[in-house]
Amino acid sequence: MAILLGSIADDYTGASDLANTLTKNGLRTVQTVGIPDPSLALPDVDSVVVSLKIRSVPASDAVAAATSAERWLRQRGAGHVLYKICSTFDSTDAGNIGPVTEALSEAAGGGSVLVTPAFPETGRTVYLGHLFVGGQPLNESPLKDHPLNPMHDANLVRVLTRQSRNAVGVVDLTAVAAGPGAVRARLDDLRAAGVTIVIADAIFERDLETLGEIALETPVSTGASGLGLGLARALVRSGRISSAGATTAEAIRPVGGLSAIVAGSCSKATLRQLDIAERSMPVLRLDPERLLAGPDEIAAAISWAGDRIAAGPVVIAASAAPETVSRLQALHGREASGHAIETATSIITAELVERGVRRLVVAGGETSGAAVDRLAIPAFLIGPEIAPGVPVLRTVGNAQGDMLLALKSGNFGGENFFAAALAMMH
Ligand SMILES: Nc1ncnc2c1ncn2[C@@H]1O[C@H](COP(=O)(O)OP(=O)(O)O)[C@@H](O)[C@H]1O
Ligand SMILES: O=C(O)[C@@H](O)C(=O)COP(=O)(O)O
Repeated sequence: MAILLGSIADDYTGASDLANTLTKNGLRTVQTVGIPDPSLALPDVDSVVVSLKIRSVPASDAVAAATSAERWLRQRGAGHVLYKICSTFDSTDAGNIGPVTEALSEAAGGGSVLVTPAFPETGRTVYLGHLFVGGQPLNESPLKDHPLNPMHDANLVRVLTRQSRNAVGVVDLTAVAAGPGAVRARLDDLRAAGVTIVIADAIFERDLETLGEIALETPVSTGASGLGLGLARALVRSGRISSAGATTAEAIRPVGGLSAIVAGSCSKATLRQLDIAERSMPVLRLDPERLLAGPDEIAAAISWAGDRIAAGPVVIAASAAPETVSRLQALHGREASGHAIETATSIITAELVERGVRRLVVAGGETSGAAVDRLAIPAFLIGPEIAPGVPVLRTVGNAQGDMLLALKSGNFGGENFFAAALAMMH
């Protein structure tokens, strides 16, 4: 299997978001969980998205995992590697966007690296190096209250400079709107001045098409699904995709079994989706204090689900509003409480699968990563889109048999997302 595009995603929901975008734009794509075991039979595809859980780990661990994945992708023919980051630039001053971008670039021999989290379909735009989320500057958006990485600066040049060894520049919208020639010229000027890591403005998909074309001339880029769209469309335009395009029908053959939703995202969108789900499904709100105190809350949740799940989908959520999250973090620490809750929700998820759940929705990136790791799912085929950034996934090589999943980024999906997802999974 020789691939044209390799991607490394810094979390699993982000990987499925990117795989969805690549599929929708004509690339046959498979999502692997880490570097797959050589014995895993993968389908013949144009692109592979390797999912890693490296967004909120020490930078040195993120660099080691990403550079191994890069080597694996290059060995399979990838001429370009996209490092998929969050469209909200979810990171800290310690990384990991800067360190991983620099390491991947060095591994590929250096040169200019375009960086853009723009994803217009979900309201993420970049102008003069500043990120806007749904029309609000990043630091005024709900991301200012993210439980793990609260984002307090919309100026991505500053944000990336703080986490990089090298200087960071901008290709502004004037150059991007003028087309590939103008972007190329701007990158040449910056490179002559010693600047190779470059934040790129993008507001419309046509901007990302221009950036995708230029990125393909380089070995590495860093961005969200919008840059994936640009790369996929540029590859299709180049005539290098020999297949008739990507299809998603195979991925949603029915799997039967029971269905459940597990939520650990505390984003505004997920909190609203849980409120709406309460009108049509049993919803258990976990007590985070009790979750941290010991295994009783987990056992109680499994017993609660066991009494109800045969009758229809159940929802189990750790999610809480920012004030409640802050209180818990003040008592137990930010990382410790996040990690403990992820572990708890992943155990609950595995117990539900043990009891026959085969159709599963998980809300939250870190939450999804912990759950998929505990289930030891090796890879996914990409099914149809439920909402922008969220496809139905079908497991490949799963020990429990075929399952359908939706890994929802906390911020994505309309208010009826949970019912809409399950309506597409049979
Ligand atoms: N009630 C809570 N209090 C504190 N942290 C929580 C609570 N519920 C969930 N968390 C943690 O918040 C984090 C949410 O991150 P994530 O799952 O990536 O969601 P998102 O996709 O919205 O970023 C996880 O580490 C999760 O364990
Ligand atoms: O790019 C995006 O916004 C998503 O693909 C993504 O990475 C979201 O991360 P989580 O909200 O942590 O799931």
